Amino acid sequence: MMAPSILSADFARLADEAAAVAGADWLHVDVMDAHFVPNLTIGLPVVKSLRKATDIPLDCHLMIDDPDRWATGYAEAGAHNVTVHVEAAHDPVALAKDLRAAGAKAGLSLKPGTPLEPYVDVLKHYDTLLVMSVEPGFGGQEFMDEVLDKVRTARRLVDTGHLRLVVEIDGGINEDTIARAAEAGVDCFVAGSAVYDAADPGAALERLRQQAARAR
Ligand SMILES: O=C(CO)[C@H](O)[C@H](O)COP(=O)(O)O
Repeated sequence: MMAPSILSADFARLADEAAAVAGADWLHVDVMDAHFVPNLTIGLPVVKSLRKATDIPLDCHLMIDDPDRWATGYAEAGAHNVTVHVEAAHDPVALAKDLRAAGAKAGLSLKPGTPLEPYVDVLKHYDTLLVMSVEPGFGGQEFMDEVLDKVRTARRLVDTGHLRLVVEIDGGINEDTIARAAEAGVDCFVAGSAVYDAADPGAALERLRQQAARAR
């Protein structure tokens, strides 16, 4: 699965930028609050408008403090998938239940330095695990290979039936790195600059998809 990140798109032309990646499985929407991460992007009003502007399922990645308070609003706004950070959530199990009750899939994200093992029981309540392969906050950063061990662990837990979730990776995914992530067991690839900095974002997305498929 491919989830182009609109963080690298032209925010003044979001409907057109979504149309340019019409073959995407999910459209990844980075919500940043300038507290949990040192950057400020978009919030609920833009997600509501985007929902009307595209049929691609919205994959909202909340890089915000206090997601327990804000996340269900994104589900109610029509996001397909709402991902919160385990480092920010106060009660991630209750939050997953709230997100599902509000009609969304629940996603849990781990920063590069956050281990997976302490959260295996929590992840039983989630539909997606988003492994960050850069420090969250900005597009265009270098891929951190060291997170691939975490991906391999997640893949093993899914393949042995201990977890039932989509393994997603975010940060530094491009034509040099996607094969390594695919080999480690990623199901869904977020790519921002590698898609939207290309002359033809739709073609770039499909090239990445093919590279991932060849590597699996
Ligand atoms: O969550 C993010 C940053 O925090 C972005 O989704 C991610 O960095 C995508 O950008 P790129 O593919 O250019 O690394």
